[in-house]
Amino acid sequence: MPSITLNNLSVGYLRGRRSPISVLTHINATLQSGRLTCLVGANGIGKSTLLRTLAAFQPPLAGQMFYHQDDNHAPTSLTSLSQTQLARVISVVLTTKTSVENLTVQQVVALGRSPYTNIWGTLRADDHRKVQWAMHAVGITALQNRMVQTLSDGERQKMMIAKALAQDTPVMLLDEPTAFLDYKSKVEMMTLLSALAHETNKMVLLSTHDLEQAVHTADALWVVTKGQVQHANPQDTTTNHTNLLAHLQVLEKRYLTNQLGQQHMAFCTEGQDESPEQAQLTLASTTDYRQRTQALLQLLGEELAAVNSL
Ligand SMILES: Nc1ncnc2c1ncn2[C@@H]1O[C@H](COP(=O)(O)OP(=O)(O)OP(=O)(O)O)[C@@H](O)[C@H]1O
Repeated sequence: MPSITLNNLSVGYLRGRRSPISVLTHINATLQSGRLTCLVGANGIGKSTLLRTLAAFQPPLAGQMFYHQDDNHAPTSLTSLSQTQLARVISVVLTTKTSVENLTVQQVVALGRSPYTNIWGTLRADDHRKVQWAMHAVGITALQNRMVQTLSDGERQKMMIAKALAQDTPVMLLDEPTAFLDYKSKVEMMTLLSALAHETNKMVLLSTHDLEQAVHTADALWVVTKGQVQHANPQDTTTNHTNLLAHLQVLEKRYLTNQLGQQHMAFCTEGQDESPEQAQLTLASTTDYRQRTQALLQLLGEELAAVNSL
């Protein structure tokens, strides 16, 4: 079963001769194929930094990241792969706006095939099929001849996801892939990514602030809190994780759905980490949506920390 294992991984930013800025430390987790894993946590806590490190856009500060292709291959350190090898293993969708202009949507999506084409980027029949399939899957076939610079933020985001789909890698990393999408498109995108993980046995790891969507759709949750990553594996019946997803859903329904109606469909979190006591107090005393979400995330992190330490 393909997987990526993180061993005591620390991520952050190197600063020349000055000591590095450490963002998350001692991360031990396994990303498994056939699963949609959602990375949740407050603003600025380190989700993008972790994704960027996994994508080899920046080096880890410490620890290892191993890619296990299958039982016939020894685990490979992600940092030892060449750019070309990496492009055949991991596709990435980041939040930064692409600077590409004067290309059509179809041409940008076709760039996803570049790890497999010759130096002139000549597409073969199979490449064309994959590009068309990717555009169809995210619902942008009608936009294929539009110039990139004429797209809305949401359309551009769908195009970048289609490019990653066209790349057809065993691992997909997506930083807030639903950020600019309307509610219907958010649900469709999460459903698509979940189906892709299940049906094509991919490892899909995405960050999101949409906690409700994550809890409903994810097979596994990584909750980032206080410089660490807590992970939940609801499928794992050998541990106390069995009821975790159900538990999170109860928490989430109780604190979000029932009391706040539909407004939580697209929320964001912000602010500092609270203590569990403060978080309980916040939930009990305020109807401010963002404060409540932040408190809920804090409590989820605490719950997971408790379960994972058992
Ligand atoms: N290039 C950089 N150099 C130094 N620190 C950085 C750099 N980029 C980000 N940071 C800091 O690293 C921390 C984690 O940032 P990161 O973008 O990973 O958080 P995030 O969880 O993705 O946040 P958000 O949900 O707001 O996107 C923040 O404190 C941020 O200010």
